[in-house]
Amino acid sequence: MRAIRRFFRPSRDWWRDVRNRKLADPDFQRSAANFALTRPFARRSSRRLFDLVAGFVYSQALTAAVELELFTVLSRGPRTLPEVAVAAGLTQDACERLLRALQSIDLVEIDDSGEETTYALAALGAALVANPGATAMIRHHKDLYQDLSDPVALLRGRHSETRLAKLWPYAAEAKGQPPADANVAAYTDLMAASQDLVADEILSAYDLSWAKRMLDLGGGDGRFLRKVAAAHPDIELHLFDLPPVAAIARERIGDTRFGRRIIVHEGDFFTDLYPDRFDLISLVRIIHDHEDAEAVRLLTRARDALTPGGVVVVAEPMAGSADSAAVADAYFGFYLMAMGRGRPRRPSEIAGLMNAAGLQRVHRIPTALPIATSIMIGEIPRRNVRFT
Ligand SMILES: CC(C)=CCC/C(C)=C/CC/C(C)=C/C=C/C(C)=C/C=C/C=C(C)/C=C/C=C(C)/C=C/C=C(C)/C=C/CC(C)(C)O
Ligand SMILES: C[S@@+](CC[C@H](N)C(=O)[O-])C[C@H]1O[C@@H](n2cnc3c(N)ncnc32)[C@H](O)[C@@H]1O
Repeated sequence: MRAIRRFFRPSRDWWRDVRNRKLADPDFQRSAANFALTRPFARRSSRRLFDLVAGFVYSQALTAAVELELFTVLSRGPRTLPEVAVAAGLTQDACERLLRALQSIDLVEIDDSGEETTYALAALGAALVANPGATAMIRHHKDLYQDLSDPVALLRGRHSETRLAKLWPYAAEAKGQPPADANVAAYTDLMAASQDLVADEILSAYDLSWAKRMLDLGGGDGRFLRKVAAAHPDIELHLFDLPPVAAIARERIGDTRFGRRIIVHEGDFFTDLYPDRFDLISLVRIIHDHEDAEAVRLLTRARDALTPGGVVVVAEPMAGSADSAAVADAYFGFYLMAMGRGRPRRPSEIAGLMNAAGLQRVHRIPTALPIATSIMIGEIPRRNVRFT
């Protein structure tokens, strides 16, 4: 009976098996490339596979362009080859090689319709210019790629000496307090540079105007809270971070018009008392730094610091959609492995942690750019109200 059912409705495994045997056959690949109906599929798959093979080289062309500030030069308008070469300090030959590489990956446009060939930003190049955070990350990737030069060694657990473990001392130390010689300003600057996209996404996806007192746990230099302050003049704002980071936050916030509105507290969010109770507590790019048990501990402490009816917001890149899977599972999965602690999670996994921490009505808030962040919300009931 099973065999008959399988004959009429083959299982997924059966289909996959047939497909994979075909695709792994060089003769089939050749004939698929030559046959008009299957050619588009063959071209697309071979291009996609080539991109996976060559991705590092594309990244290096991008890195060269960022380091030579080519995008800044071209953002002022189209330029000729000699002009770009002089600005970049390259020979014309080397500069043309780079510009052609950048054209092939949609960062630069080459216009040879006039008397002299000119070079301008293409669509992705223009989007990059508007994203200083992405540029900071490209520069930082020198360290990441160095650490990833032996990915198998990392997967086997040899990540104590990585550059990222040095950059993120709280991850390597696993006890919150960074060593005295740690350069916390370096990671705080990096986070601040990539914070705008995340903050804008949170503010446009989730209306927090109802809140009266908000605490941002692990709030870095306060860039997120400054944006909240600008958008919501009536919320009382508190930031909590490790002492050296809190010192940077105090200095940077103090220099702005929000000096009096954002109160900075220092301490270890795993062990120290939180300054008060709040109706909104945010954890932005925090949970993915921690293993499950620590994450539940932190979320439980956040829940305990809520006033009745209060809300915990978790915002960070999460897997779980076609757009965000590679960002979360491939990029952050390997990034955090090099850092030495933490893991990216799907929204359902974050929901599991939030539920384990006693938060209720846990749900996802859709965001426009999951590449920047996804958002999960959990609440505690108002007094005398039970959520079902
Ligand atoms: C062009 C035509 C004809 C049509 C197009 C139509 C159209 C709608 C165009 C859209 C144009 C547009 C609005 C483009 C927008 C582009 C954007 C917003 C691009 C954004 C790119 C952002 C990037 C690449 C961000 C990269 C961020 C990285 C790599 C962040 C890394 C963060 C890390 C490592 C954090 C670490 C924290 C830790 C340690 C894990 O806790
Ligand atoms: C990945 S950064 C995120 C910063 C900021 N929320 C953002 O999205 O840009 C993590 C932050 O958590 C802070 N942090 C890490 N461990 C901590 C601890 N045990 N107590 C307090 N803050 C901590 C770090 O100093 C850092 O500012």
